[in-house]
Amino acid sequence: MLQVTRLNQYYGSSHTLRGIDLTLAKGECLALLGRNGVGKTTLLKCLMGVLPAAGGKVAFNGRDITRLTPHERAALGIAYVPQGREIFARLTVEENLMMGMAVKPRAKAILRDDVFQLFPVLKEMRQRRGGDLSGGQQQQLAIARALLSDPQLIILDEPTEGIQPSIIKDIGRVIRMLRERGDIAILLCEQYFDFARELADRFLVLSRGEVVASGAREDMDGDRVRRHLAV
Ligand SMILES: Nc1ncnc2c1ncn2[C@@H]1O[C@H](COP(=O)(O)OP(=O)(O)OP(=O)(O)O)[C@@H](O)[C@H]1O
Repeated sequence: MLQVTRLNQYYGSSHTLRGIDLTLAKGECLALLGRNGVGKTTLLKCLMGVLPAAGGKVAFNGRDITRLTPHERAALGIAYVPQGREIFARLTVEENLMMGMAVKPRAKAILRDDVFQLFPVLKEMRQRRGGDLSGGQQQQLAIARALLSDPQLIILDEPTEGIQPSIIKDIGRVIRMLRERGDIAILLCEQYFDFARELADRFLVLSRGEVVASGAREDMDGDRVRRHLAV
């Protein structure tokens, strides 16, 4: 579904992504791991088109999307939940969710009910303003909004960051359910190793803009991986 080939990116003279290769198949969850500042968010932004790639190729369902805008990528079925969530603080929960539906207006009611089932708290709070929600509730809202675009690929940037344990469990449950559904690919960028290990089919570790380790979930515990994650 997603194929990234020799992706390169720079901030000024700093070479942030160095020839990244990755693939992700339908129904698969890939964990993207690595210490702070190794280039994880930059990679996700390049995949969504928020940042242009300086070199290399991003293909989605066999189509070269390297030069497409974020909006065009969203219309093709890629959803992105950025770090820090970026929900609309002044809009209600319901209005925030409608923004997700704007990508595929025909998806509508069924999807919305699905999402309320996944995140019952959002149904309870649908008239509240996004800015009045707790961090964990905002994270749930951001994921729900992304799901309402009916994506084939969902990209999650550190969904557990700064979130209390009970909500982390809820978010994990939703990601597991999406994975078990088998019709969506999940790219999960995480610092919280145990959370990623529980959910991912495969992993990939970045260090200084390069892929330094990758493999199946069973290999995640090895020293080879831990060495690149320890602070
Ligand atoms: N807009 C920017 N301009 C210049 N340098 C940047 C910019 N954004 C990030 N960087 C630098 O690029 C490198 C990679 O940053 P990036 O945010 O992709 O890392 P990360 O692995 O996602 O880290 P974190 O987990 O802290 O978000 C870091 O050294 C960072 O300081």
